[in-house]
Amino acid sequence: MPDSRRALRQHLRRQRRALSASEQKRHANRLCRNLKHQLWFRKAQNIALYLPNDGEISPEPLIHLCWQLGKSVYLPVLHPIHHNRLWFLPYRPGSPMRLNRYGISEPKLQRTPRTPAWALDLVFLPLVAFDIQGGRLGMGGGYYDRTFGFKLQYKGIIRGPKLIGLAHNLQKVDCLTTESWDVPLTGIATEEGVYRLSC
Ligand SMILES: Nc1nc2c(c(=O)[nH]1)N(C=O)[C@@H](CNc1ccc(C(=O)N[C@@H](CCC(=O)O)C(=O)O)cc1)CN2
Ligand SMILES: Nc1ncnc2c1ncn2[C@@H]1O[C@H](COP(=O)(O)OP(=O)(O)OP(=O)(O)O)[C@@H](O)[C@H]1O
Repeated sequence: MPDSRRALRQHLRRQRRALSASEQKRHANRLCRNLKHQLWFRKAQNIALYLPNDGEISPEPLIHLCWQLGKSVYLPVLHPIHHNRLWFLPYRPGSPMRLNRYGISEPKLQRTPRTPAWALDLVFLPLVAFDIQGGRLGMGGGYYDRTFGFKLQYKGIIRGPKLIGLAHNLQKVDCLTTESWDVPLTGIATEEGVYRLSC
């Protein structure tokens, strides 16, 4: 990994962690307000989100809105066998949870049926940096790129879910270098607004 990618990651992770609790709350509420009237959000039924970690913008108000609207909410779970891939498990009020190896809360693997990644309608992804061409820099595990790599591999055959990155506006950069495995985002939403790419 080039030093510039590592330095950018460190810098923006520090910046987002430095936001106060009240700024975090304001951003989370504004994010929800910016998304709730989007047609593609209203139409989606099976929606994956995440629980915030390391200063990430919180999708929690959005999760509550999804529950209120009767949508099915899913969270990423580290795949127990396949290297650096994600599973998506249903998340409801009171779902039994455990901490994964990064200390992030995830639904406990039980006999609940898993929803394959291609069957989700909409996935909200965490990220460290984004550009408005659809580039995303994540935490560096390649989890989301591996899990949604089928969108690149079967382009034109399987459309798969819309991938919308969620971030604080301070995570916007001019242009990220892209790698062959990077799955482009369909859109990005921040507390400032929605950057629509190719929805
Ligand atoms: N909220 C949230 N959930 C998520 C992700 C995410 O980015 N955010 N992921 C997105 O892929 C997956 C988890 N990926 C992660 C990868 C690295 C670290 C992390 O903190 N790495 C430490 C080093 C930890 C170690 O190796 O012991 C670090 O970089 O400081 C966290 C999550 C699935 N769930
Ligand atoms: N589809 C893929 N197949 C195989 N290896 C992959 C794939 N996608 C990513 N990788 C590997 O994963 C590593 C991390 O990728 P990258 O830095 O793009 O992760 P990231 O998008 O920042 O992380 P995350 O999605 O977990 O937040 C890279 O070194 C790359 O080799």
